[in-house]
This record gives sequence, C-alpha cells and structure tokens, in this order.
Amino acid sequence: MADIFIVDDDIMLQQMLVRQLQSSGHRTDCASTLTEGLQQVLSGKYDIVLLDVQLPDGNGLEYIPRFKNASSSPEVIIITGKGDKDGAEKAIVSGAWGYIEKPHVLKELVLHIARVEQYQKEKNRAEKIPLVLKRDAIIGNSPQLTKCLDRVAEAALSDASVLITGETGTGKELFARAIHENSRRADHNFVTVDCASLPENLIESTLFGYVKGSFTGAENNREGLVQLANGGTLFLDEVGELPLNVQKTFLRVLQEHSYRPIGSTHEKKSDFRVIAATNIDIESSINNGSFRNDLLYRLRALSCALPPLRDRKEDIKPLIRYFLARMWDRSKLDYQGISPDFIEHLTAYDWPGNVRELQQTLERVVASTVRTPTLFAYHLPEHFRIQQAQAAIHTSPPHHSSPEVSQTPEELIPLPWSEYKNNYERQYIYDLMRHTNGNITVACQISHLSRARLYQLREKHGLLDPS
Ligand SMILES: Nc1ncnc2c1ncn2[C@@H]1O[C@H](COP(=O)(O)OP(=O)(O)OP(=O)(O)O)[C@@H](O)[C@H]1O
Repeated sequence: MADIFIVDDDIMLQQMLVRQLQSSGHRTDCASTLTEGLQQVLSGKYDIVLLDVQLPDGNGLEYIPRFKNASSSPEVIIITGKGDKDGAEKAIVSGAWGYIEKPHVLKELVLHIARVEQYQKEKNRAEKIPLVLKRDAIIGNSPQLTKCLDRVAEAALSDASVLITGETGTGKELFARAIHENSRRADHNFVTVDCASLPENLIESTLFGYVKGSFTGAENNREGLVQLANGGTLFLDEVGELPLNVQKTFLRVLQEHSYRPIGSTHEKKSDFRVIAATNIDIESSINNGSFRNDLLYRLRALSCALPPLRDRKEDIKPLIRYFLARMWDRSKLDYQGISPDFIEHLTAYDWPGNVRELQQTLERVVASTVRTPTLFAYHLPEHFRIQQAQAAIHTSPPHHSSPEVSQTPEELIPLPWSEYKNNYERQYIYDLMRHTNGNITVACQISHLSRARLYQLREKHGLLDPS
C-alpha cells in the first residue's frame, strides 16, 4: 500500500480521492497549495504525489522536479482540470509518471498507482523475472506475415527471381536471406549489392570485376560481386536506385547469366539467383522513365510485399519479447519484466521505420535501464509517452470534478447554469456534512462558511439530517 500525497485546491476532489484511496488501503495526506505540499512531501516519505496543475500559488507542472527530488523519490501523477497537449508534453518531459484529466481520475488512477507501486517495489529489490522467448529469425504470427512466409517457402523451392517490396525496415533483407537459406543454394554465398550506396562510376566494376590494367589503379584482376554469388544468391537491395545504363547491362546479365569484367574480352559465367528489394513504388518509376519495364519483368518472376508494422500490430508484442531476450542474452544482462503499459505504448505507435525502428527503440531502452527489473512505459523515449498522453486527452471541455459530474462527463447533457450550480452546491454541503459527521464547527472550519450560512444552505437543500 502506498503513501500518497494529494496537492489540490479542489477540496471536494481531495476528499473524494482520500475516500477512494483510503478504502483501497493507501495512506493519504493533502495540501491545497504548492508551498505547503512541497514542504510536507520533502519532510515525509511519500511514494506518490498527485499534483494539480493550477494552484493558488503557482503551476504544478513547474514543481514536478522539486517533488521528485524528495528523499523518498516519489512518482508524480498530474491531475488536471484542463488537459492540453502542451501540458501533457511538459508533464512527461519534467518527469511525471502520468497525466490524467479530472473527469477520468478515478478510472485511471487505480491503474497508475498499481504500476507505480510495482515499479517502486522492484527498484528497491533487485528481482530476476524470467522471460525467455527464443524464436526463429523471422518473428510474428499475423495473417499478413504468415502469408509472406508462405511466399518465402514457395520461393525457396524454385530458382526464379524474387522482388520483395515494403517500406524501410519491414524486413526485406531478412526475408531475402530466409529464401536463400531455405533454398538449394544455402551452402553458397548470399551477396548483397546496395544499389543506393554504390557510386555510379564504380557500379560496373563492383558488380562485374575488372582485369589488370583496364584503368588507372587496376593493378590486379578483381572478381566482381556477380562472380562471388556464383552458386548462391545475389541480393540487389534498393534496386530502384540502379542507374538506367547499369539496368540495361544488368538485364542482359540476368538473361544470359554471363557478363564481361571491365577490360576483358571474354564473357564469364555465373550461376546466381537474384532477389531484389525496393521500398519505392517501382511502377511509378517505370511511368516516369527511371526504371526499365523489361528489367522489372525479369526481376519479378515471384513477388512478396511485406506489410508495414502498423498494419500487423499483433506482431509487435512477440517482436518486443524476441528483441529484448536477444539483447539481454547478448549483453549478459538480467532479464527484465515487461509491464503491460510498456507494450501498450509501443503497440499504439505507428512505427514509420517499422521493425528496425522498434529494434532500435528497444536497444535504447535496454541501455538506459540496466538495473531496472521491470520495463514500464515510463522508460520509453519521451515522444512515445507524449503521444500517448496527448491521445488520452478528450476533446470534450473538462467538467468540474464533483463526484457525480466527474465520473460520467460524456453522458451529461449540460444543465441550465442555475440548476447545475444548485446541484453542485447541494453536493458540496452533503459531502461536507458527511465528512464532518454533522459537526458544524469542523464543517465551518473546512468550508470557511459562517454557521448561519451553513444552516441556511442545509435548510435550503433539505440536508438538516447529517445522515
Ligand atoms: N519479422 C521480423 N522478425 C525479426 N526481426 C525482424 C523482422 N523484420 C525485420 N526485422 C529486423 O529489423 C531490421 C530491419 O530489417 P531489414 O534490414 O531486413 O529491413 P529492410 O526492409 O531491408 O530495410 P531497408 O529497406 O531500410 O533496407 C533487421 O535487424 C531485421 O533483422
């Protein structure tokens, strides 16, 4: 159970939270100003601070680092009446655990508190949580990925050329290797040609090799990549970047399986299988004349279109587990637990850089959490948490947080102002009298109402009986 400090000048919300939290077994203390709250938190031993944003003596967001600096290292959860994207960003950047809008506070707080408790418990007690998930090199069971694996199997059985398409980082090279490794050529070389990074004047010599003396600097005969791939697979990565003149030469090589090294008068043979990959729309390259139709036809005897990660979100969780297990093993690190909110944040993200971006993100997380037994969303780079916090902001205008109003704001049709104010006033007096067990003196102290005014309001709302 946690020691929780609430800093909020909304007394009704304070009381509601106290009631709720105490009924769940937590201990609570409250303050209505930042100065008082900070003083108490710094001198106490609190696990969690629930912090309002607009307080009489300042903005709660500015105080997050100071609360977190308390010797008990509390986690700060922002509770705001007016959620906005900048505020959510500022809260996360300043180190807040979470950002909740008041109308949703009861619903969301329970989960946040449970996670903070687990996180803090583990921070104090190094604990090894086993998680071993060894899978083959291609991870994922989504129907889209399974379909692509079927294409791999089909391609592995044949010797036909394959064109693999897909956005950057979707696994085109991985799939090309899988085809090679499952094919009859597996014992020979898999040779990658990165068509995008080869300087144009070196493409031909790199692919086809040269003979001694054919140009300045050609001091010895040199085999090209096409020869290196003899018996194996030649993988043309980013094939869409191949210059037009090389496309023409290459088309002939594909047709004849023979080529001529630069400076040579003799044709040489190479028995290679070609797999090409591209992340550009090669059809439009054909339309604008930058790619040859006949070469595409040759390269695309079989094809495989890898779906982006955002279209197969069910693969994200197994990928996370696979990459993490691999990183922990490689670095000989203790295995870490994975909190559901960690997976949720990563699953909600769109992954423009696909699997590669996911892998790199996890590498960053692992490098920065070596001594942390469990990975929480809190450990993710800020842009994930900001996006999630911003996505959680509801577009409806925030309602003030009387207990009834706060729990079902979406269902409320705004009342006439006089009626709303009247209901609200009644709710306040009702809560006040319950909280004080009908003790007028204490109720006047809390509410700053005079005795006469309090009696008057009780009478007005039919609340003369404290029960
Ligand atoms: N389904 C998968 N399972 C496991 N690892 C994967 C998967 N898909 C991709 N990866 C990994 O993601 C990284 C990027 O994959 P790869 O280089 O094959 O992508 P690509 O589509 O060829 O990218 P680019 O177009 O930028 O060259 C690699 O480390 C690869 O091992």
